[in-house]
Amino acid sequence: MTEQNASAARQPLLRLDELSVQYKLPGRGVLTAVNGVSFELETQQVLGLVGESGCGKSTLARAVCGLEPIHSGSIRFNGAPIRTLGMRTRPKELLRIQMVFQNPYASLNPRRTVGSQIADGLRINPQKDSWSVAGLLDEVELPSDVQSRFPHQFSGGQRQRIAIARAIASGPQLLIGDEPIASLDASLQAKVASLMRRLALESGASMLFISHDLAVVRTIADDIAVMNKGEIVEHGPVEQVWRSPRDPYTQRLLAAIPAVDGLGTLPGLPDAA
Ligand SMILES: Nc1ncnc2c1ncn2[C@@H]1O[C@H](COP(=O)(O)OP(=O)(O)OP(=O)(O)O)[C@@H](O)[C@H]1O
Repeated sequence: MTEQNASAARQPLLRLDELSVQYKLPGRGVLTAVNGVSFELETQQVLGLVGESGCGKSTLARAVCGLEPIHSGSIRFNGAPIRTLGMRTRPKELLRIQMVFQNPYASLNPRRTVGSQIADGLRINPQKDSWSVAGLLDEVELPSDVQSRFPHQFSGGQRQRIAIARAIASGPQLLIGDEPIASLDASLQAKVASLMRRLALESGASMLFISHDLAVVRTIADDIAVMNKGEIVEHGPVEQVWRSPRDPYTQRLLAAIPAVDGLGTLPGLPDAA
């Protein structure tokens, strides 16, 4: 391997450097929704991005997909800078990033059959020969005869499974879940989250999993980044952040979880119950 190739091989899949994203608020100046965020995501890694509503998680995800203009800093995907372009003009490399949203209707077309939407994804998948619509439905635990049905004929949990199958069908290198479990029954949340992790990793992708639910993120992420008011205040391996949170905001998030490991207390914190 040449030195150049070796350095390319070391490149993270995704790299954010001092990323800032702003919104102009008519008559009220500018809101910095993402403020100087830096992190890297390696191939086959799952990063959980947690933080309360309004802290900038979705803005960050949209910027990674090229859907929000970058105010300053940079985003590199496979070493190449991501430029902001509309959904209709997404360059080929951005098709390797797929998103699963909180509301599956945001990614599924209500007027087209489930089978045809998953087949669309397969058409742009470089490994399409080894995949099939029926196989993907099987992976998300739905029978293949659902192919001819429409999204409204399914429950919320089933629709989210279809959205996941559709996202995975295109063979993404990066799967982003933007609160993908927030609208599901509590009993389904952990199941769908771990399904996303399994399918992302089995298909060779990395995952950025956005949620306000630290407890679920703990079960599926390798690393956690905690976001508060547009900034990453803490970032590290899951168990380190969970057991020894350094930042007071992370400590507050953890303390708000009713019981940790069934003990009701958090290491390094007073009684959290
Ligand atoms: N298009 C927009 N124009 C103006 N402000 C916006 C826009 N989108 C988001 N914001 C603001 O930017 C901030 C960050 O919003 P964002 O949706 O990224 O947060 P979030 O952490 O994903 O929250 P939630 O979990 O509720 O979606 C919020 O103050 C929000 O009101």
